[in-house]
This record gives sequence, structure tokens and C-alpha cells, in this order.
Amino acid sequence: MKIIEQQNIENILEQLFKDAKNDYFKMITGITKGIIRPFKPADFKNAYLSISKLQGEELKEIIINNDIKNVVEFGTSFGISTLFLAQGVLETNGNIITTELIESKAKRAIENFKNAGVYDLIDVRIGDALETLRNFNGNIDLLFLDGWKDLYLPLFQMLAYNFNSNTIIYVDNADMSEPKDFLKTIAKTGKYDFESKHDGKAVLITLKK
Ligand SMILES: C[S@@+](CC[C@H](N)C(=O)[O-])C[C@H]1O[C@@H](n2cnc3c(N)ncnc32)[C@H](O)[C@@H]1O
Repeated sequence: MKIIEQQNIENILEQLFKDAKNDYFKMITGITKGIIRPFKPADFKNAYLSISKLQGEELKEIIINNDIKNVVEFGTSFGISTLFLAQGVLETNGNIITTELIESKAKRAIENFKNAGVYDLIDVRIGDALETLRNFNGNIDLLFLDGWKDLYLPLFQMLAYNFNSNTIIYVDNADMSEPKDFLKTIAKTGKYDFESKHDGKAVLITLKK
């Protein structure tokens, strides 16, 4: 256990969760814009929209318990989830690729990773995930889907070539309508098993053995 490094991350996470308490007000601004046209990621450029602490702890445990080395994350935001992933890969000597569309968010995330002392473990790709992960040819042991929901299916299909028999795909916001359609579509292939978590908010996908 890398106690000092883990404590640094805990400290930064505590600050970020405190700041994320203001998300409610920031989201109202975004939601108001959505009244006259469909939402855009930029409408939420100031909001964390992060996973819960419980989910973060769970991701960390998944990484450690399965000795996961290669993590890919879709949807960095300000880096809360990435820092939990970093807690996991610190223990497995793994690494993370994370991707964020909004440059200002990615830059804030990078600052947070530097302050937590884990930037060397994280490759932050700024831009549309369908571009930043195009032609990706590395292994994926854990894919964490937490970006814009209409991209779950195309991104999954694009990255499925990089899965191995033990790959785990963690789907956040699985109870929203587009992720539900995504899950139905991939269930039809008969290749995957599904495990619901947090009353359906998240789903773990594994490859059938
Ligand atoms: C729910 S938030 C991610 C929260 C983060 N995983 C956490 O728990 O701290 C979704 C993020 O995905 C980003 N995003 C949306 N569309 C994207 C795209 N096409 N490529 C990369 N990132 C995208 C948004 O800007 C937003 O910051």
C-alpha cells in the first residue's frame, strides 16, 4: 500500500467533493439552456457531474481485486473519478487514459492530477473521445463510460477490439434512456454478462466465459 500517495489523493478528493457541492446551481444554468435546444457538454462546463464516493471506492477495489493495469475512461470532467482510478492503478502499477471534450475542464483535471502527485500515471486526451481514442491499439482491462450518453454505443463498438477475456466495462448512468438502449443493443449479441449496481445507476459488463 502506497500510504503517502494514497493520502495525497484522498486530500485532493476531499477538496473536490467539497467544491462539487455547488454543482446544483451550476447545473441549473445548463438545464435552463436545454429548454430551448438539446443540451450540449459546454452547458455544463463548470459542473463536476461526478460519480459518488461509494462508486469511486468501488472502481478502486475493482482495479485492485482484478489486478487491472490498463484503464480507459470516457468523461474526465475535473478528474474526481480519474483520481479514484489512480488510487487503484497506484497499487497495480497500471496506467490510465482519460478523455475530456471541454479543454477548460481537462486543464483543471490536469492541475488536480499534478497536485495529487499522480499525473505521471494519467494520459489526458483533450477532444471528442471518438477522435482521441480512434485507432487506439492498446489493451483495455477496464473501460469506464461516463461521458455523453449517446456515445456509449459507438465508443464501445470502436473499442471492443481492445478488450480481452477479462475486460470489465463499468457503465455509469445506466438507468438513463440512451445507456438503457445501449445495454439492450449489446445484450442482443449474447457475448456479455451484466451486473446491476447502485439500484441500476451503474452496470458492470463482463465478457461471457
Ligand atoms: C458525467 S461527466 C464525467 C464525470 C467524471 N467521470 C467524474 O465522475 O468525475 C461527463 C463528462 O464527459 C464530457 N464529454 C461529453 N462528451 C464528450 C466527448 N464526446 N468526448 C469526451 N468527453 C466528453 C463532458 O464534457 C463531461 O465533463
